[in-house]
Amino acid sequence: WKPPILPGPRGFPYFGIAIRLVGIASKDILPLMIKWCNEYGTIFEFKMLGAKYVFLTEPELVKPILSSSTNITKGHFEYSFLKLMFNDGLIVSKGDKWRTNRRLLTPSFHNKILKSSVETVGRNAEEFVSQLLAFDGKPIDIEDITYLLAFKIICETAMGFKLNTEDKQQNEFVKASKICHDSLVHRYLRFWLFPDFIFRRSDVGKQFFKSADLIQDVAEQVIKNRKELFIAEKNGSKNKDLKKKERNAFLDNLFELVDLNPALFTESNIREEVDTFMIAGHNPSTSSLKFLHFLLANHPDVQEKVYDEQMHIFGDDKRTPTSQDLQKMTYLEMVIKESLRLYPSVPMYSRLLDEDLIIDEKTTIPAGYTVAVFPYAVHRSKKHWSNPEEFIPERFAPGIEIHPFSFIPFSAGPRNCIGQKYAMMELKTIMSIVVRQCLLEPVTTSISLDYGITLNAVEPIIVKAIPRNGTRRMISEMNS
Ligand code: HEM
Repeated sequence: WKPPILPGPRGFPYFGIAIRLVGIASKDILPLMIKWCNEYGTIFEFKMLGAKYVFLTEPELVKPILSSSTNITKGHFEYSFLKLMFNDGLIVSKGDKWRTNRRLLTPSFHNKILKSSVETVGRNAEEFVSQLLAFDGKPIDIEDITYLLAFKIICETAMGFKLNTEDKQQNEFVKASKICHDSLVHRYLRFWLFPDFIFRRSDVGKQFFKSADLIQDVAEQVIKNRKELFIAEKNGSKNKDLKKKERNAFLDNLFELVDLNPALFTESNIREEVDTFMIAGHNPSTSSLKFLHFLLANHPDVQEKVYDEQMHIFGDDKRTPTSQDLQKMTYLEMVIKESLRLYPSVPMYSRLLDEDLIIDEKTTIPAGYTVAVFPYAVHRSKKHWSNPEEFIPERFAPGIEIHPFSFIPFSAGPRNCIGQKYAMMELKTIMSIVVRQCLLEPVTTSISLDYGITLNAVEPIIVKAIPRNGTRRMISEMNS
């Protein structure tokens, strides 16, 4: 009942702005937030269903919260809903549980593991490019095929499970994962679905839980099989089939963690973390892949520069990239970063303050508030980026200094994305293979943005993929 400490949109007692959001479409959320930024400034406040939110939209303002090692509890409703998908895994857990698991899981993302995933990503990307080229230059809606690509990759690298979409149950598994994501976005926009007991009885809720059960069944089966392998290997089995299997999936590391730290990491932690990595590991990557295709198709000059760099590294060699090749892809990395700046896959993340947060000498946000970071606005700050709406990969050229909190697609500080190196490896590997083999041409030339757990385009992103066969486009051709 305390008065607000900052300017911002006001609403009804208790409900706050929730009533104003009734009937709003996900595509209208981003414009509404931008309108609020313009109206109320770079830091503003609102209430929603008894919870108090402060929104931060400039690099200097987000630094105190993202660099805090004490205010690490995730935000209010946003994350309690996510628990239905992630259980109490790394994305949502808090306090000592998060600290312990983050420390234990970090080595799983070290270079050795990343190196062993490059081959898996490359093989799946080759298949993806064959699918693109099979369209024979006709328009391709890339929504489903990019989703399937990212999903297949995470199934294989996280669980050691090669997804076969010809198999009915496995195909249902892919669909179920998409339904879970979409049902949660639906719930965010309808405050009357916030209470669990109502959501469970709603049609969307029923669909969500049916899909979640299916995912559980498949994941449990995979964990069971993989555990048998782990035990057999540990007991020195001489079975040839077992030896053939490579045990380098993320899941195998988890069995080792249980083995080495039984008091700290248990079998139930395995479930939570597998769920977490399966979901966190493909939704943002799909979003980035779609925007990368859109941007490259619409910026032929940039696409040619990426191609030139690839030719410089590979020449006529058709091999999939190795981790040494990836290190040489400086320009492609600049392009990926610029794409994530314009279209941050995770458009908002937040913390529930356990203690007061000092933003600057004038502003302290009291404990109990949820502080939301809005990378979309941070990435388009006029103070930190010139021509922020334009796609200019050169702003990320080596040697150019940027404010460390002006580019935060992977968040920053102690709770940053544990998978960011993996994600970069994945995106570089895929785009290296796409650009070497295909010339991407635009069909969709402008998009509006759909706000969800991950950022998407409202319109389908449609491109054409023409076989490259070593051809280069002339600059004059691009200008015309
Ligand atoms: C382009 C791809 C990706 C983007 C843009 C991205 C972005 C993010 C962001 C913004 C956060 C912080 C969320 C928050 O504070 O609530 C985060 C956390 C996380 N991400 Fe990613 N992510 C990507 C890919 C991945 C991949 C491939 C994995 C796993 C293989 C992954 C696993 C995680 C996990 C487990 C966390 C929670 C970390 C913690 O709280 O300690 N992410 N990611």
